[in-house]
Amino acid sequence: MTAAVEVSGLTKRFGSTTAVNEATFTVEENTIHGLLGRNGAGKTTLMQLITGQDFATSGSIRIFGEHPVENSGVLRRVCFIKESQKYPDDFKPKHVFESAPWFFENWDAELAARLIEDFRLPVNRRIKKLSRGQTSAVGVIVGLASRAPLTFFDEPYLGLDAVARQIFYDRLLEDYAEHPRTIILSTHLIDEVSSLLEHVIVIDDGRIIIDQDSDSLRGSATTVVGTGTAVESFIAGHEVLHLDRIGGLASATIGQLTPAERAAATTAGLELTPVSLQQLIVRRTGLATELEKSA
Ligand SMILES: Nc1ncnc2c1ncn2[C@@H]1O[C@H](COP(=O)(O)OP(=O)(O)OP(=O)(O)O)[C@@H](O)[C@H]1O
Repeated sequence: MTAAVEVSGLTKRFGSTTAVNEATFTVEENTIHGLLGRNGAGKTTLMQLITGQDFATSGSIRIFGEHPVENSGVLRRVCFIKESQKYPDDFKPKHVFESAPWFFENWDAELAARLIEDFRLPVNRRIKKLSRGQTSAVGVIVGLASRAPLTFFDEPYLGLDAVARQIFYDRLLEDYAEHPRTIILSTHLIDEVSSLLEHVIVIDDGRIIIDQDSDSLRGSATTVVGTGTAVESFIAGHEVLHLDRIGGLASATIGQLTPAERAAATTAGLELTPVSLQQLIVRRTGLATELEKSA
């Protein structure tokens, strides 16, 4: 099977800033990937490079096995939805949806019509006059109804309210189940989307620090809570991602535990709780930053 995206040693420098630093990863076809990371980590730059909108300083990119830059055959299969999308001044949403089939051969007008209703989008109002959430809805509708084999959503829902975001997640999953394709979603709302994501790529300061399927990532850390002495003796020798002490109590987020270690923790009177994807990523990216500082 050809991978949807293959990136190797990809680097992008802007003057003295290295926005993407030797990134290497593969995105298998027909998966939903989360591209996560802190502000300025390099997510947008990475997506711009992959979609051929910017040139890499070094490294290689293949989309469906081909080089994307100025390759219309490949780029026709790609849809990139970004928050800062610019439209011509007098454009209304209906103009966007009318022209979409020229760019996307799988465009589904019925799905677009349903989403317009779901999002209560005024299609005859100029995009310039739309609210922030309504403008985001235009992009989300294009991204879903395009049914492009490779779809990128870069923070697609800034301004969408909680109801509209839930509609986006529900429609995305429904449509993906019927029309599998490869979706790469960049977001800061990690817990909100975590149930959608099959695979997670975390970028920190331009480097890929996690590239793992979501289930194994979720199982890769646990929080241990108990008395300070019991926690400290239990975590000795473990990878400690985070440690908090409050009075005589302590809470530690540590790496994966074996069943025997879990049993020992319970015997020692410690409470074990799973770590959410968001907590885990906050801990790991925080840790990467700390390590960098101390290097
Ligand atoms: N055109 C540019 N010129 C100079 N520096 C840039 C340029 N584009 C991005 N950068 C820098 O590259 C780094 C990565 O930026 P990027 O926009 O890719 O981050 P991001 O992960 O998408 O951030 P956010 O979550 O805040 O949107 C940042 O330090 C940014 O300031």
